[in-house]
Amino acid sequence: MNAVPVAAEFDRVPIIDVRALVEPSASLASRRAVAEQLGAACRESGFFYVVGHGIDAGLQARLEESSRRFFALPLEEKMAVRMALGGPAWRGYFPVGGELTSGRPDRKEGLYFGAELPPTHPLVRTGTPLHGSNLFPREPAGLRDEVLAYMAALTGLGHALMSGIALSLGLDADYFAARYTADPLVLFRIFNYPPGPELAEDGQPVWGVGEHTDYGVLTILKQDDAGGLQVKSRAGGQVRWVEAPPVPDSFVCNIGDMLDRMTRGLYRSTPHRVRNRAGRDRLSLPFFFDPSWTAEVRPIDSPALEGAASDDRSERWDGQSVHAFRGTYGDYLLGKVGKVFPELRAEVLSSK
Ligand SMILES: O=C(O)CCC(=O)C(=O)O
Ligand SMILES: [Fe+2]
Repeated sequence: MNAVPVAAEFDRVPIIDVRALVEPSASLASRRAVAEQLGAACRESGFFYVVGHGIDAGLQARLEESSRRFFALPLEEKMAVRMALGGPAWRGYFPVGGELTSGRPDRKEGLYFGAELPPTHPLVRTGTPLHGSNLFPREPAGLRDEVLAYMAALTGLGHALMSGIALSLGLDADYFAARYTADPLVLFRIFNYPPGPELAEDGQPVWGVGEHTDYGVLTILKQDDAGGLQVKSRAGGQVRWVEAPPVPDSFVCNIGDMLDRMTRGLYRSTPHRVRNRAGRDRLSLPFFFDPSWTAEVRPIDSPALEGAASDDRSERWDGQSVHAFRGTYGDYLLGKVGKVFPELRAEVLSSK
């Protein structure tokens, strides 16, 4: 029987300076040094902060300001770009309670974006879910360009971090780009978590986002200073929730199910959840850097990973094993997103 790798103990999410991965002039030795830290973080917690990432602070500030202005608009103005108008591309606005985790509504509202693709793009022409053009709100006027610039910048950071993760596994720096992410599936969300009661009417806790793992390879999250993100630790077989508090000028990164599958569970996609206890709105901007839609995600063939993995089903939040999954990333994602937005799933399937 294969040994199931047990996530090492962790009580805090490490902070890693990734300058050497984003600066073209950095030496291979300095890249490898960063890669080593990334590898340790991926094995221990699956979560890490990055600093020295080179993403323009002015762009981030403008995007944050525009996002706050959008969420402050009256509901009917926000509903002018509701997701139902985005069709299979799954873009636009959803109101508080409009998204479910494990069947319960999350206490958050949000805007969904993705790569801006023209109607002539082959995947758009065939009505492929999650591909198409964005539904940009008319107000604030700057949001469109800020979102597009931010997605381009974060795509670059995603490539840089994945090169470090490849090095950390003893692979060529372009391992993931060559197989999965040359044309990544990019999903970008802007969430607002309003303050609210801790318990629902049925006495159950209210989560901004309930416990879940992310689906793809890498999530790069910008959070404001409200806090509330928690990461599941299994130190000594005991479940503990470790805070990932705001750290200035950082992004919180975590690995998703597809990297868990590729590494046979050595790099775990760690469950996390959010509860806003700040007494004011919390803004967060997760950017998902994922394999392309048609990629079949397979375990990495490397001696370093022999003997890893694992039936992780009993431990996972959704009771499913990422290692048993067969198919394309698109199949995997569609199955997940359909649970999160049941109405849209019905709509997409009926339009196929
Ligand atoms: O808002 C956050 O801090 C986390 C959001 C998240 O986990 C997700 O969108 O997958
Ligand atoms: Fe997440």
